[in-house]
Amino acid sequence: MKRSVEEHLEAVLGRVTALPAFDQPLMEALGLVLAEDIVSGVSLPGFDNSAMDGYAVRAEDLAGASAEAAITLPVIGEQRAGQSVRTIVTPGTCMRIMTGAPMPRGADSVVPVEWTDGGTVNVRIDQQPPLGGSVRRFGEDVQAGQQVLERDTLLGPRQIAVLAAVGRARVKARPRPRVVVVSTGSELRELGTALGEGQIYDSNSYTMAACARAAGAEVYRVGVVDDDAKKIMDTLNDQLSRADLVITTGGVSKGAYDVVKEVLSKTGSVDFPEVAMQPGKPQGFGVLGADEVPIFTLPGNPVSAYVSFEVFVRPALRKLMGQMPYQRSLARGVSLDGFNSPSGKRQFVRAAARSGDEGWMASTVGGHGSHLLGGLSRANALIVVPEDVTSVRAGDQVELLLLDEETG
Ligand SMILES: Nc1nc2c(c(=O)[nH]1)N[C@H]1C(S)=C(S)[C@@H](COP(=O)(O)OP(=O)(O)OC[C@H]3O[C@@H](n4cnc5c(N)ncnc54)[C@H](O)[C@@H]3O)O[C@H]1N2
Ligand code: MOO
Repeated sequence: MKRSVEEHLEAVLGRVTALPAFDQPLMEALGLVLAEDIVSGVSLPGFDNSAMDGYAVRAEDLAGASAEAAITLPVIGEQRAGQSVRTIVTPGTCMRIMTGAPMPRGADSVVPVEWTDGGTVNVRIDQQPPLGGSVRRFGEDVQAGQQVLERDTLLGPRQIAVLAAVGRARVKARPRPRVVVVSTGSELRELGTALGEGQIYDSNSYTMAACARAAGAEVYRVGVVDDDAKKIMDTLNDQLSRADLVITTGGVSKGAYDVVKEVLSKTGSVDFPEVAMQPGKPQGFGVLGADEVPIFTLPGNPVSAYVSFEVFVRPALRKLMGQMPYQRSLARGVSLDGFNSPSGKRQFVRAAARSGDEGWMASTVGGHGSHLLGGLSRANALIVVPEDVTSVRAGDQVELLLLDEETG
């Protein structure tokens, strides 16, 4: 009896827990999930300051000022950003002021330089500012003691901005999972080397490494290990100390040299179910070592490995990082092509999808074969065909997994 996709995902997520959070330098926290509420220790702005380059004035001194009836005031000094306030603006005077400079005492408004002749000794002003005009008030944005970010917030550039503005050099966040990627298969060669007969380049370790990094992980791509039980176990044991999660590809179906399944079955902590999906039927998942590091042993066919990553590994990585939701939500769309689908299996069909006035439209790309990476590279979506649907006609409504969309 095969497992359903949901049953396998549930088994996976049931064994994965969020990584413990720790203090991180602010820039390291970009893309991570905050593990503390952030209460600002300061007010923003921290002092009344000018929003414009111009003149700090008392608005009442400029009552009635206009182009026809300009008012001239003596300029008693200059206030720059970063300077402490020394001079007091007394009635009937003004000070030059720059954007961000603290408001001098006595002044209540700022006249932008464009309303003036720009004078430095005396200035001619031809417009009356509203009281408080162009002044940014102490605490109008954030007040000391106010919560600016909630725990479990994903830290993007805008959140980094407010953290920096309130002076947080470090924040508590869940770290990037360290993911070790291993390809198994005696036919595999590393890029940059010559291929002998029957040999192919190891693309899976690059695909998996790219997928994991794109999902936010820190990746160690170990590369190729032969179909040799001892070499595979030694490599995995060596790598466990630096892994929060391990991905292998290959060696999990029914071949005479499907060694990954053979050696890891013996540990008793990794299961090898068949999942009712295509591609991606042969799956392996469990934990290894004293620290119970989660391990995915994905099928070797390149498209099967990719789809398995999307469906099972990415949600697990998101759970490790504390990122909700774990799964991408499905979009509704129209299939522009017809095709058949196996009964009793959920099929993930490579497609090029675009959104227009009538919503998402998807054309299939390449064939169904699990070795067809050329087609995969032109796809940006997977059409998800339910287990009980055996044919999709052009024009049918379908569900789409949009592969380049942000989750959340
Ligand atoms: N008799 C059966 N044969 C197969 C079955 C089955 O049920 N009965 N299942 C098929 C399905 S479905 C899949 S998926 C594959 C899974 O195979 P393995 O996980 O054992 O992977 P391998 O046999 O090692 O390789 C499969 C295929 O993929 C190529 N490959 C492997 N690793 C890489 C890599 N790192 N980069 C590029 N290409 C890779 C490999 O050369 C093979 O062509 O089994 C089917 N067979
Ligand atoms: O799962 Mo295999 O993934 O159908 O090619």
